[in-house]
Amino acid sequence: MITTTDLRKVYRSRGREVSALDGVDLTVREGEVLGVVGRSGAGKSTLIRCVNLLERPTSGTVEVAGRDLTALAGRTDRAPAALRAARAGIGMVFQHFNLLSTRTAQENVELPLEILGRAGRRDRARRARELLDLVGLSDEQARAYPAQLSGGQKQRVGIARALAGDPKVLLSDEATSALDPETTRAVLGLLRDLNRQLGLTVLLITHEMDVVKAVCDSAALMKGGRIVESGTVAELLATPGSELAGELFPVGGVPSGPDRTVVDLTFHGDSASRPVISQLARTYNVDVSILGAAMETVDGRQVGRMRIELPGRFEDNVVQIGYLRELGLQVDIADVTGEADVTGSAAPRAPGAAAAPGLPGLAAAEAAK
Ligand SMILES: Nc1ncnc2c1ncn2[C@@H]1O[C@H](COP(=O)(O)OP(=O)(O)OP(=O)(O)O)[C@@H](O)[C@H]1O
Repeated sequence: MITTTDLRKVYRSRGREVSALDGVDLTVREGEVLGVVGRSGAGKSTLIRCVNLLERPTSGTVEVAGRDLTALAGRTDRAPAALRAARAGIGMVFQHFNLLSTRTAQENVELPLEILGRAGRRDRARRARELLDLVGLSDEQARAYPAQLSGGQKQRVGIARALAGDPKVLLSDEATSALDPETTRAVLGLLRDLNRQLGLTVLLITHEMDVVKAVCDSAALMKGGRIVESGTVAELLATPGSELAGELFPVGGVPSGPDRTVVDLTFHGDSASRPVISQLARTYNVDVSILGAAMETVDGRQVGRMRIELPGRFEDNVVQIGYLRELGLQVDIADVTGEADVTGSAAPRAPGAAAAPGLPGLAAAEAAK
């Protein structure tokens, strides 16, 4: 539904060049919600603005619903009529709502219909009220001005306005990052419902992993203007060393003492529904301790990661680890070196231990902005 091919954007300011997009190849399939995450400055906003040609890419192509928008862009600053018409099929939701303060909620939703020259006044008013109803706002709230509405209500107006042109695609630029956690959940629930009810394809950018977990079918990680990882949540979990999977399902936990083997298990696919821990404990008569877990139910299946501890050194657990792999689990020997427990005893490093993946400071970097 959305495909970008080798998309590049170079900004030139004061004699300097900044490569904000450095060859982005991204596909958002019809009907899916894809979340792009990345640190501040990674190029997320530039990407979303290039997808609807609010920003003109330096090179590369953007296809939305089979139309090459870059070919419609023309050479002047003013968008040609064909591009404006194509943009009507792409709704955009903004972090700071971008509502006109002198218009009521309903009039804000009517605005794109006016600009598009759609329908008469009464029909526009009727359509705006239908859309406001769809996003859960009452007639009284429809008559209110933005200043009289809460942040969540304002974002609902923003979403209703984005739906005015009956788009097939919704782009969301940090739509919930100005909202409190409870309102965030409600607005994300609304986006998910709209995606399902209307079959909308949604591309959203966020710096919050919780947003990805709550609504996204797929996720992509941006770094330095490039997509460095992407896939469905299950695909990411199935990718050894995936930074995104590690961020989505972070597991911690330190061994309870010396001579323990700490193992990170990834549950996805068929293995997710089997009682693997009790099977392991029964088969080998071992005490298995769960040190940490980050599990979610996706499509009725448990997916996620779990850190367990087995008594004995790695050499004593080779067979048990092989058994877990045979059960279809992804098994990584956790590198817990330096993750000392409260008693200060550092854990032994197991042979073959991989460095723990991570995207340290993603949230911290945002908070420091
Ligand atoms: N209009 C502009 N002129 C010059 N440089 C720009 C412009 N817009 C963005 N940049 C630069 O492009 C890079 C990517 O910026 P962008 O805003 O897309 O990142 P982002 O991942 O959305 O960050 P944030 O999460 O902070 O919004 C940054 O280095 C930024 O400074």
